[in-house]
Amino acid sequence: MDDPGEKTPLLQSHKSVTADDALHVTVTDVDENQVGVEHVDGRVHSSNGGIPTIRIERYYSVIEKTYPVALSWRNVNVSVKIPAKKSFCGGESIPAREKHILTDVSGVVQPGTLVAIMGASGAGKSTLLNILTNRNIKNYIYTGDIRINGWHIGQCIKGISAYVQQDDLFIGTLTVREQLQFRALLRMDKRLDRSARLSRVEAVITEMGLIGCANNRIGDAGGGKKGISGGERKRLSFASEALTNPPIFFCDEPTSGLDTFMAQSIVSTLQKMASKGRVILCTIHQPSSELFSMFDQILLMAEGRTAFMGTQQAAMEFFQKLDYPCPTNYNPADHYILTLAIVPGREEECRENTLAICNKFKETEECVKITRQTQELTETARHSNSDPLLNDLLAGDSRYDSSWLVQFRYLFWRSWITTFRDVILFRVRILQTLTLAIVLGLVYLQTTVDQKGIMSINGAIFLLITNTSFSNMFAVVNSFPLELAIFLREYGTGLYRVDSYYLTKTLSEVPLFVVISIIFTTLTYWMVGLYNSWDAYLIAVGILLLVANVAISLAYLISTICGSVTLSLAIAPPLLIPIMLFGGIFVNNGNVPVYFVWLEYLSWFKFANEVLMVNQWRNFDHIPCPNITLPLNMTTPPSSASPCLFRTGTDVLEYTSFSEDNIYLDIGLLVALQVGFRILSIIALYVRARRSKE
Ligand SMILES: Nc1ncnc2c1ncn2[C@@H]1O[C@H](COP(=O)(O)OP(=O)(O)OP(=O)(O)O)[C@@H](O)[C@H]1O
Repeated sequence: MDDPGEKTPLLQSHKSVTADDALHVTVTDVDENQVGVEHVDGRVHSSNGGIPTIRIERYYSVIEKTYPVALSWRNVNVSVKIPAKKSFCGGESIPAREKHILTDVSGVVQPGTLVAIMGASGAGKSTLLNILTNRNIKNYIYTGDIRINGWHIGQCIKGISAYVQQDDLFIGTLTVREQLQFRALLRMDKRLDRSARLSRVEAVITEMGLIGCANNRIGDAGGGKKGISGGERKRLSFASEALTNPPIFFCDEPTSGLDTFMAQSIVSTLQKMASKGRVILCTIHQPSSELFSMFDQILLMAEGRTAFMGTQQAAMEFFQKLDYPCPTNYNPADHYILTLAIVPGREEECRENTLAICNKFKETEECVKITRQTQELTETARHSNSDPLLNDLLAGDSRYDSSWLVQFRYLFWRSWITTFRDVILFRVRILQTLTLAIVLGLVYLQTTVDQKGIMSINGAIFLLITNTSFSNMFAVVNSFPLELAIFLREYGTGLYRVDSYYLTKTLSEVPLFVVISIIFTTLTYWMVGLYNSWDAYLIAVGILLLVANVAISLAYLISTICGSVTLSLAIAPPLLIPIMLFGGIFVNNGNVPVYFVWLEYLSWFKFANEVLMVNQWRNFDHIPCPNITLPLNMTTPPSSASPCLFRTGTDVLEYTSFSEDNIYLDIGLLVALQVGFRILSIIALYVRARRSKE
């Protein structure tokens, strides 16, 4: 065992379980290149003298050796079209133009190399990373030749590389272990069975230094319990990608926002990964001298060009020769960035200097080496018919696609946890429902069915519909757009399909919205004193469940189209108000202007209101009228003096233009609206997902 930390990762965790015991384990020799799990018998000598035999799973290093690949790019040019800007208030109009972002950028990275991409802000680092990873490129016009081992593989680079982005997106309610298990079960090589995948997760946890927080929630757990730290989040991002053992890693600012110690631990993990044959490219801002020295090569960019690419020693000599020597005790990284920066006020001069440095680099041995190595790789590829190991890697991409059922199973598990583990949100929603129901119930408490009470009862029915619609709609609008970003990233990495995600998300939420709707309807219904019959009550519950579902479906549609909470919150109310307006309480359905009749067909408020009103009033054969004291000479009151507008429930329905004949149509339209909004929202999700992949 040359590296005990790497070869026996789980022993420590077993030890902590049996703190009082001595642990004796027999370990056989392991081939580091193999992937898999080996079971080794070990013995725990318990303090009471018994010798229980345990089985210890023995893991191979997760930082496995990988098939070595060399990445090369030649003459990469990128530009974007900037649309014309019309002037307002007499200013100057700017015509449409093409902006050059990268100019003739070339480079090569051999297997086992950790490269830092550096440059001032706007130098083109992220654009280069996007082009190399073939991601987020839909706005670019680009040319250039990007190859793996001399082969042009185009989009397939996504299948053999990992892109660890600057912002780590995780479902905060999961623990670190659960997050990795979820990815392992969906993303890892199909040929590995469940136990091998879970074992691999344990190995990754240990090797990425996540053992201390493996069972902690990623996000804040409430009650003052903080989520994992920034460094742990970053390591979790690497761990999530390391599960599939890709030979190329692209990292966008992996150390930003971390303290020196955390940043060093991240880069040393990257060093370790590179030492096993990987190509690792990181954009990095202001590394400390120690951090900077950990990189094998640096790629300096300025004004969209390559200012230097090579070893640190060669960089020192290059800048020295150009009369830009790095002062003693000065951080070389800072020196290079400052030398290549465009200083405000001296833009022209700085641009000239930078261009001169970039041109000088073309004459160096380093630049010649890049061209030579790129040509050699291309030549080798040209002379061989194919690259069997690269083919295997690329073929492996399809192996990672798990079946629809597997996706459904684990997505459902995750959605379920997400919905029910957020105890605070869960409690708040229940409390909110109880409070609203009680307030509403107290306002309309046991309303008497008489001429005055009719208006109150109708109002209470409409408020039942309004509250059910608003509360369910805004619960989704406030949360779904936040999860959308995670969905888009995971979908982009091929973790699962749109339909499996949407279905599991919808199904896992059903119990919560059903419970909340039932609590609200039950309390309000009986407190207000609506029609006293179990049948009528059950119909009310059923209709309000339908209303909740329609509102949720529309909320999914709005959230998916808008993509952010802010925009969704801005769009939802103006959409909801007209739909509510035609619900039959603010405008009598007999008086809707012709040009707005179509809006009635979108108003679930109207359909639900009609059913609930019929449910309430159809069985009232007699509504009491107030006693009228007649003058002595009169035996019956004149019709104009009668304060008795409604003598039966049917009168109420007629007055509000609702009819019992329509209730099946209303229920059908409620179902149709729900299905329609669901179909539209899944189409919107498909479109968004496909666009984000371009
Ligand atoms: N889609 C785009 N449309 C217009 N300009 C763009 C686009 N993408 C990048 N640019 C411009 O190209 C230049 C390089 O951008 P890039 O994001 O690659 O720089 P960077 O070196 O990564 O900067 P930073 O370190 O600040 O992230 C910048 O001036 C940027 O404004």
